[in-house]
Amino acid sequence: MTNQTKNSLDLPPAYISAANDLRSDTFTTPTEEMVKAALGASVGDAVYGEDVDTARLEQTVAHLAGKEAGLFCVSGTLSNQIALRTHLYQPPYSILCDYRAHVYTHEAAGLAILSQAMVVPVIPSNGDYLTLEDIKSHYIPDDGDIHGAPTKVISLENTLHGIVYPLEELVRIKAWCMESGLKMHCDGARIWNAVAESKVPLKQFGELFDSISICLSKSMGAPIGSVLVGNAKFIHKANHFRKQQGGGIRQSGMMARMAQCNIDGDWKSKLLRSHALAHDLAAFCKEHGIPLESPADTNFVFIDLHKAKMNPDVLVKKGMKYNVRLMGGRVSFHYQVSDESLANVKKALLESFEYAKEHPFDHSGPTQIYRSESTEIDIHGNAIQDVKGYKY
Ligand SMILES: Cc1ncc(COP(=O)(O)O)c(C=O)c1O
Ligand SMILES: C[C@@H](O)[C@H](N)C(=O)O
Repeated sequence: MTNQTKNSLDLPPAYISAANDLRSDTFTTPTEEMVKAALGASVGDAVYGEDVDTARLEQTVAHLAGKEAGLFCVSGTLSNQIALRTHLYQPPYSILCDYRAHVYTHEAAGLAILSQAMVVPVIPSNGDYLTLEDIKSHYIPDDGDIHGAPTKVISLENTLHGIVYPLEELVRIKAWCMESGLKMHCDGARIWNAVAESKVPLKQFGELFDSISICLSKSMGAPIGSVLVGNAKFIHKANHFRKQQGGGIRQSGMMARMAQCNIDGDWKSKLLRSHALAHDLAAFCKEHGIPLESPADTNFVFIDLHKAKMNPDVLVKKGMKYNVRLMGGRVSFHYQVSDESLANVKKALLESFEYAKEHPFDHSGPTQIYRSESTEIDIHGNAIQDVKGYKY
């Protein structure tokens, strides 16, 4: 027996609970109910379409969205990327989206690399969501001009920054896209939140889009995944691209069962509670003059750090002081956040806001949508960057 020394592994600290984690609703953790459900899951190979629970999940979500078929993907990023690739045929072409869209800002240039697509990011004239007028004034017509990359897909997000897309605006955009021969994709990472808050059935949103990426791993609390929905021909081709991009999943029944748990349960109440917490914080901010960047329709409160001249790293550090985890100006609520954490984040916010009055922060650097330097923490949970000279 060789005297093998035990390799010292460099592991992150054990993650115990998301009750005080306001960084994102992606931090929701699997429940005992979900794990028990997984124990009874089917064990077929989903690449061959032989897994019962995966098929059940895909058909359940597709039916809820009023679509012919669904495809279980390991992530929202994958389902967005293969959806947009499937809508595209002969380059040069482009995709138009909001300048804050995840498919543009947080999917590692996937559209440029995997789809060879140009992205046209548009700033909404109303500051909240793209209108038909915003789209019409920025889309690239397929008129034979050899200088352009014609727009083929309008990719919208619902919710985006927690904002529920007004149904009537989507109807206007859909009508114009149909006349203009453009496809519509919805990044529905938080479409469940939009449905719960607006009381618009998922099927009604579904009718307005050719494809929707419906995340299970955000506010719905599943450990991984999304279901891409669309017509059968579209999903068949998307499956081709999913396999190409390494997204073929073998025995995915356990994960599917865990996601199915929440869909079969009272998810609306869970989401509406998280929205109530966000609305409470937004009211608190209004009461104390803390500016918001977007209306807090659902589970996110976006603090306007620029207008408040607040340092995001100070906010993160104040969060640590009051035992809430933050990663910048976005305060994210989900069904596992405790009432105590709402009280604590109010303290962190107010102290950061007061600190900024004496120490205004220059936001001249790159805009980090909702992350700050000090959220780049090492695996031991220590912030790699400390706020210069700031001690609370
Ligand atoms: C709006 C939006 N779309 C897509 C995604 C990608 O989802 P995933 O992290 O599962 O790739 C996210 C991230 O959670 C998101 O916030
Ligand atoms: C960081 C981003 O990719 C993730 N979707 C979130 O909202 O937290």
